[in-house]
Amino acid sequence: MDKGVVDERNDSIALPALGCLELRTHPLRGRGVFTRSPIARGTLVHISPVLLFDHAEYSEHGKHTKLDHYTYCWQGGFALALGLGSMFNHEPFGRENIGFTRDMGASLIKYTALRDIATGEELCICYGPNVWFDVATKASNDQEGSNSVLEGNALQPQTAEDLLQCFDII
Ligand SMILES: C[S@@+](CC[C@H](N)C(=O)[O-])C[C@H]1O[C@@H](n2cnc3c(N)ncnc32)[C@H](O)[C@@H]1O
Repeated sequence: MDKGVVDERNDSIALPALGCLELRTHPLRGRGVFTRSPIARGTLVHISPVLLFDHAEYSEHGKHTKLDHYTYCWQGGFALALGLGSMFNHEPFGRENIGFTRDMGASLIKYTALRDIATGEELCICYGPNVWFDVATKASNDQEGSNSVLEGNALQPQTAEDLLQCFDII
């Protein structure tokens, strides 16, 4: 599979797309990304171009809207991941099956399988330690995304700075 790197000769960026991904809706977690085929560890599963907001624009506008539940910390402000990047739900650290890296130069986020992922599994990233919602975790090997359980979570709603904490996992 193409690595999704910037081709410096013509400034184009290859955007490999896995045809096996689909969106499903869960009553507790909302929409999420699932796979219809097995995915091998290390596979580049998605690349999201991002829409950047500088700190001033974000604090004046973005953080007062639903955007605040979707944006990633970014150099100089915040970024909305386009494509499927905003659809990955959260699993607590160590339970996520997708890692991501921010390519600040190319304004992209790359999502990679951290382990082998089975048909029917939900693809989840870890947003970091401080989340703003009650976490419904996946039951192990949840095939339909229907076995989620609500974890007791006393976390208060957090500021945008806490959203999708700034550590890259892979
Ligand atoms: C980046 S969006 C992910 C897509 C979202 N599920 C949707 O339908 O638009 C983040 C939001 O998804 C929900 N979410 C993500 N992971 C969750 C989880 N483990 N448990 C409960 N809600 C979750 C929360 O409402 C959170 O604000």
